[in-house]
Amino acid sequence: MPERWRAEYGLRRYGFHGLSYSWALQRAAQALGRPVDNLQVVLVHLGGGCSACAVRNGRSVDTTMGLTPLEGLVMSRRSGSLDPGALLWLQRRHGLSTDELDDTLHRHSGLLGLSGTSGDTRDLVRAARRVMPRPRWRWRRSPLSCRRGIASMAASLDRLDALAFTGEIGEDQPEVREEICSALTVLGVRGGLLVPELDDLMREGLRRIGRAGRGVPVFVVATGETQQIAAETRRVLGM
Ligand SMILES: Nc1ncnc2c1ncn2[C@@H]1O[C@H](COP(=O)(O)OP(=O)(O)O)[C@@H](O)[C@H]1O
Ligand SMILES: CC(=O)OP(=O)(O)O
Ligand SMILES: [Mg+2]
Repeated sequence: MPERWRAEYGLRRYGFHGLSYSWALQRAAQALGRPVDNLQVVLVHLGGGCSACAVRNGRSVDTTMGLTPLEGLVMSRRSGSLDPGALLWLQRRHGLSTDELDDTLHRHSGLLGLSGTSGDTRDLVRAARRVMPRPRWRWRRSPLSCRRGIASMAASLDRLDALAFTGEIGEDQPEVREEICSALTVLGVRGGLLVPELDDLMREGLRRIGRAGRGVPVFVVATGETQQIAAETRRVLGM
């Protein structure tokens, strides 16, 4: 973008899910037994909104969401990234209004748009199981977009010390985690992940799901946005 857009309109990559990432980073560092200021990790928040974030030495250095939470990974009902030229073409060639684009990209796209039936991974995994013994992903573009996001975040790092999933899908949809990790060997990430009981994860807050000695350590972190707000509030109040 030209400088004028940044200066006059204040356009910037804002990024989202920071509370979730702060929480997940601390938990992953504890699990690895290493200080955050010497860690290079990719964190992935998969919920209704989905994003990935590269953390270098305790600081976020890149993230997939942009000025708005519409950019990046395929989400439940949000499209994620698409060719900006397609939007211009839809407006010019088919006369779509700003409101129509806004509504469609925020509420009728993503997994819902791809599947045509549901934006909820639980429905889609169940439906895929019914069709074939091994889940068939009509909506394969969602884990694919997540792999692309993780790989593009890794490009901002020198090495990948760990990969951590959080958010409701990250926590409780093992089929999605497996689909992502089993095809990320290019980053040294391996599939064959363990599937912890949700009760154990919630009680302990974090579980290592990558098998020992098999590639980059992979974790699941119980989503901690509310705990992070509480921790930061206590810090501000000096409690
Ligand atoms: N046990 C579960 N409970 C709720 N949502 C789940 C569960 N397992 C998977 N999901 C997925 O997580 C999505 C909601 O994620 P969540 O983090 O609650 O949303 P948001 O990011 O909007 O706060 C649902 O759309 C569904 O696809
Ligand atoms: C920013 C964002 O997408 O939030 P949520 O995951 O809660 O939808
Ligand atoms: Mg959320």
